[in-house]
Amino acid sequence: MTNIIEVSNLTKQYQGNYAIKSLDWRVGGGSIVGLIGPNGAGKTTLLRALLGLTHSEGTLQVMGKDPRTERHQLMQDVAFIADTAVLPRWLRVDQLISYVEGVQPKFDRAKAERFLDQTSVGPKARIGTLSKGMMVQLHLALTLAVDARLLILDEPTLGLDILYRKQFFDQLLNDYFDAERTIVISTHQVEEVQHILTHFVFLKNGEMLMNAPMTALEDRFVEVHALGENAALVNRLRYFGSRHILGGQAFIFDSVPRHELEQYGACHTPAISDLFVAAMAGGVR
Ligand SMILES: Nc1ncnc2c1ncn2[C@@H]1O[C@H](COP(=O)(O)OP(=O)(O)OP(=O)(O)O)[C@@H](O)[C@H]1O
Repeated sequence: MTNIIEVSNLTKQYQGNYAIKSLDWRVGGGSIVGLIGPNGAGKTTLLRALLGLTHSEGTLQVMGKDPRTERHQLMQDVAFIADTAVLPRWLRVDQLISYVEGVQPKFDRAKAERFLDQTSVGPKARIGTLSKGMMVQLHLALTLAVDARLLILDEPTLGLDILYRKQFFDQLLNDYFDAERTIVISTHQVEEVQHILTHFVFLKNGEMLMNAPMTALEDRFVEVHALGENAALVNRLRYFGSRHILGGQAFIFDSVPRHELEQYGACHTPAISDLFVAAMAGGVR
């Protein structure tokens, strides 16, 4: 599998503070990577660096090109969601579609219209009269209709209701994604996106705490629900994270065989959100 993104020692500072710090990262073609981190973790900065929208230091290759010097060529093969506030409010939806069709050779008008048919955004509506969520729906429909090898989405479903969020992720997986494409998606809504991801990255304070395939959740981590006195016993072991549950504590272990833990309580594969919280709290103790 060829790498679509190759980053090494990538660093970005704002006024002496690190927004991203010495990142090493590879993304193989045909993957859907979730970039997950708390506010201020550096997600947007990293995505902007990949798009050549911000100055950064270190080695950076996106589809074999350096976005800082070859942005124009790179953008032929990349689609991304910028801030929806950039949509021209005075145009009608159909006029905007015609405009995008004129400037973006890889734009498929019929596809955009099909995506929009599933929303309440009408073709004759003036963009300025759309609600915030409808504006995002329009923006997503335009972006998904671009035949790009790399799709970069920064919090794409912010401001959308849960019904549309689910629909969007389904469309992304079923109508957009194929083995020729790669998607990098930053989000806070970990649970909603996890079923479409092939890989996840946890980012905190500009550093990568974890970068793993989704299969690692099942292969590497085990969560044991220790009730009553068992909780005290498990507390003495070397675990990755813990949280209180009714009548006891849930502990997440990294690379400990499940059969060694079953004596303490029921064992499960942890939810990615619980693993994320444990990683943010510092991981192994
Ligand atoms: N233009 C800027 N000038 C100064 N500091 C900035 C600028 N942009 C980002 N930062 C800082 O860089 C760090 C990373 O910000 P970034 O926006 O990349 O985080 P994020 O993970 O996308 O956060 P959020 O989830 O809140 O959008 C933060 O400390 C932020 O204050």
